[in-house]
Amino acid sequence: MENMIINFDRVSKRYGLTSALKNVSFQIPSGGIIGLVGSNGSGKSTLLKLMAGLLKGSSGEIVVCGEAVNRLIAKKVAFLAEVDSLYDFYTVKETITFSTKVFPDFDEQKAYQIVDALEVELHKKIGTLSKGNRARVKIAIALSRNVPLLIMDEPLSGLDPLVREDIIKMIAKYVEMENQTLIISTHEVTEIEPLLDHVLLVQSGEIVLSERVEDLREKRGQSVLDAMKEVLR
Ligand SMILES: Nc1ncnc2c1ncn2[C@@H]1O[C@H](COP(=O)(O)OP(=O)(O)OP(=O)(O)O)[C@@H](O)[C@H]1O
Repeated sequence: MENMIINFDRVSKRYGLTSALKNVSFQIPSGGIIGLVGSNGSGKSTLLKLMAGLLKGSSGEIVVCGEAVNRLIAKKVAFLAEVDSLYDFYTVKETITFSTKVFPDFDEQKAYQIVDALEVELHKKIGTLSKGNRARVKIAIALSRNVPLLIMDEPLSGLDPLVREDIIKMIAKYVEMENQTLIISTHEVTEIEPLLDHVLLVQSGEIVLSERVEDLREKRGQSVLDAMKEVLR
């Protein structure tokens, strides 16, 4: 169990009659970037919310950062949801100041650096930003949390290629690979692949592939997309 940042042991999640996760067991080692992929409705968001303590499993055990997950895990886990929780009436600068108050682990200097690198103007109100710049602020806030586990639920969804490229660059530059683990769900498999150390593929509520990307390439001669096609065929 040592050095495993995420450990799911026979975890199931039902929503009423819908069985979203079915007796799922897997472990993820600390450090690096993990891609969570799978078709619409396969269970990715459910899996991420369970590891962030935002949902309770119907059965099974989840241990994250060495602790059984409950709502208090939020101290060790930064969760970037598909829908953002930024306040329209704050400027970008006020959003950074606010984040330093909400998150004791927030690295204010890093937030300014990322926002500056992304050329988002500090005095602009969040409500007046384009969708792309709003996504840039959202990623800057998430990457500035000094926590062992970062979770991002579809951060590239619905964004144009330039914004997606910016987000991918910031992830590559600012995730601290030595002491942080990032798990990221996405449908943009080919775009994200160069960043990935490990891939988890979910299908109909089950993990059908959990592999190091290097092993896929070297042992099987496959890209992540090739492996997905083979498994889902
Ligand atoms: N709050 C909810 N109430 C009822 N059913 C839900 C709820 N949330 C998710 N589900 C169902 O659980 C299953 C898994 O959904 P989930 O959102 O985890 O999938 P996903 O892989 O993230 O999908 P997508 O790629 O479309 O975002 C789906 O069948 C979905 O309809």
